[in-house]
Amino acid sequence: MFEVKDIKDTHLAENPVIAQMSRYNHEQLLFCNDNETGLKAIIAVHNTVLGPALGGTRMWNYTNELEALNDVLRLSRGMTYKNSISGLNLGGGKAVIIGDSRTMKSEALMRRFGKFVNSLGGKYITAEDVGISPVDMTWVNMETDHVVGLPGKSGDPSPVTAYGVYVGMKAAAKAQFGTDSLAGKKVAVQGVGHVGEYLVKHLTQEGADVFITDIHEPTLKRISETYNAKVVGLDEIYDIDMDIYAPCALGATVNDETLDRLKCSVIAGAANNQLKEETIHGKAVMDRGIIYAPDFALNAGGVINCYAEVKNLSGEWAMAKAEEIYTTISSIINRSKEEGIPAYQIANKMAEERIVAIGKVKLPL
Ligand SMILES: NC(=O)c1ccc[n+]([C@@H]2O[C@H](COP(=O)([O-])OP(=O)(O)OC[C@H]3O[C@@H](n4cnc5c(N)ncnc54)[C@H](O)[C@@H]3O)[C@@H](O)[C@H]2O)c1
Repeated sequence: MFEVKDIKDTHLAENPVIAQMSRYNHEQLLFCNDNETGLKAIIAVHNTVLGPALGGTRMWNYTNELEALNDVLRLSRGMTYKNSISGLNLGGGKAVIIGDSRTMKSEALMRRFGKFVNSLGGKYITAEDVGISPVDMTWVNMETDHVVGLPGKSGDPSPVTAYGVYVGMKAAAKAQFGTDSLAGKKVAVQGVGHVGEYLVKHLTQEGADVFITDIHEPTLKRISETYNAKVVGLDEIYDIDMDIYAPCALGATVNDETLDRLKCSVIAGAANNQLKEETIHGKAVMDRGIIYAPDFALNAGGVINCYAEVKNLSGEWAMAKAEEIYTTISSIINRSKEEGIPAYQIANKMAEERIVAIGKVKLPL
């Protein structure tokens, strides 16, 4: 049994929690437990320099607590970067609930979680993520106002996300082909779910030659028929003749194996964490002359939609803000070329620079 006196015997660097927090400068962690409801959760506030930390709640059957801790630390930091590069007055945070979302959720558990969110007094604003539904969020909302993405509010973020991906893809095309017109460009969309379908709509409206794949056959058939997009196999997508690869399903699809096959000269899609290993594959992509639009900057439409809800702004505002993703992606690509540094690294730098600059503005009260 761990006792307080044991702390003096433990060097700070060996402390698995605080040492991990200090690695990327996380501000605060809240460990939540409730035996009655079975709730076990961690809320991570990474950085609140720009504003309250916004990020979704994920429910996942983690094999152990360390896995949950690593995930919440990584995801909350990612939200800081996404919110910063998108020019939002939001910090980064995330929450994870440990458990099986199909069997362990209940009104009581979600409300107990809502109470923990509320205890942070607005420093953390939550939203839906993997394993959490709009109904769950209405339960959370019974205990706290610090929640967005509620039914009847800003609604499905996918159209805003898809629009941001589309305009950002155009910016990447401009840098690679000298024109941002996608007419006649061969675009391979991997995953035609919520975001993928809206993206296919924009692309076909502009006259792009669109190829699609998905594990869900009925969706694939419907989208192929509706938008006249060509269906390709799940694995075949990596080998086809294409100008632009748009991953809109899974992460880590840009890796050693696929990079030897991909014939595209632009990678721009909605999926999170597209580069399997940022440091290795971010550079490999640049070395091959492929322009990569960093995922967290490109797919920020979803969080822009949440921000509109936090600030009571309209859907039109969200779409106009998502349009700025064109300029953001152009700036990242230009700097990447000028400095000879991979685009993902430039995007990280730009996000950090904004936090430092705004942090200085905020100091004198
Ligand atoms: N929805 C948003 O606003 C939003 C915002 C930011 C990032 N994202 C990211 O964008 C991606 C797509 O989000 P979404 O909301 O459209 O999800 P979704 O679940 O609606 O769609 C994903 C689609 O990918 C398909 N798919 C799954 N595995 C596949 C595989 N191996 N090959 C091909 N297709 C496969 C699924 O059948 C589904 O149709 C996700 O990675 C998500 O994290 C979404």
